Amino acid sequence: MLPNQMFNAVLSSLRTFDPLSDTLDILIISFVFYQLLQFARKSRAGQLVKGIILILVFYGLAVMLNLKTVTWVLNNVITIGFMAAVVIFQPELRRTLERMGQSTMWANLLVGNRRSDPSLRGAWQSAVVAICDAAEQLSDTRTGALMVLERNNNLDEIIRTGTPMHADVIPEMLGTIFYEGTPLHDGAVVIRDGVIVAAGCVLPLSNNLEMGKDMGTRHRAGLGMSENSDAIVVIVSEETGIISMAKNGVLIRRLDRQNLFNLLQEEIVPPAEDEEANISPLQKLMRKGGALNHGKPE
Ligand SMILES: Nc1ncnc2c1ncn2[C@@H]1O[C@H](COP(=O)(O)OP(=O)(O)OP(=O)(O)O)[C@@H](O)[C@H]1O
Repeated sequence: MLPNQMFNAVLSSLRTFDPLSDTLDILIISFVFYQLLQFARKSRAGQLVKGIILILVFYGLAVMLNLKTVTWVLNNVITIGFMAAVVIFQPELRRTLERMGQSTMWANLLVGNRRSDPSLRGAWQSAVVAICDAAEQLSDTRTGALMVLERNNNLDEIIRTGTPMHADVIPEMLGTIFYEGTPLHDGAVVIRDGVIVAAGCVLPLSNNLEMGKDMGTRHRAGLGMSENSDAIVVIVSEETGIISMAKNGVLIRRLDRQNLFNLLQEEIVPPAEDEEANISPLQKLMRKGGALNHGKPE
């Protein structure tokens, strides 16, 4: 296509631009692409995406240069490759779809992000201090522990596998729960809005083959939980006393109290009162619409 033809094509699409439907069209496609990129970044698909882009570039070149056999081969590679990718990435795709189906994701879009709710700041601040104190003490005494800190994804399914409770997060409470011999020491504690809501919970195990042999099922469960939700998981190893944190399927190991505190402060504690940070994208859009309407002459 010649430059002036391209220019004319752009100009004619701009002339037929419908502000409402075309803006919605662009927003939906941007959202889908953003989700796909996030999926590629967080999963093993990162390298695959680079490969796909390379094949598409070759394909484009082959079409432009009218290379019939290369185009035919690449056509088949793309079709078979698409089916192979669906099979290879079936666990990741299933998890992504499951997460999309979780009601909290849509609730966040409509009513705002619980993670940045300033009314929970105080509760989470003291909970984080207690979690760090407890992790240090449990590490010193080589007591295994698994603590799941709920964020936006609702963990009711996980909570149902354990014993429901309603207890303040204090080091003594966590120390008692994980003390070997107590009925609740097996499994994970779930902390929601800075409160312990369940103990003895069963978490999904990670299939990650790259996990070190020195890590037992406790770490596999913690990592699995972080792969299946946006929760933050704090793990204390019974064998070595090492404190770790799992987030988005990544395990950060050998944390001391201060490192853990800094990470949790950043990940869990909502920012100080800031109305803008707490409103949903839809609410922001509606506010903008309202502001525009106010600006219009009657
Ligand atoms: N699916 C799971 N969900 C929740 N907790 C689990 C799960 N699987 C194992 N655990 C916890 O892990 C404990 C056993 O883990 P395991 O003996 O493999 O770890 P370990 O040898 O203590 O090593 P480490 O603590 O270093 O991972 C169990 O007692 C239980 O508390």
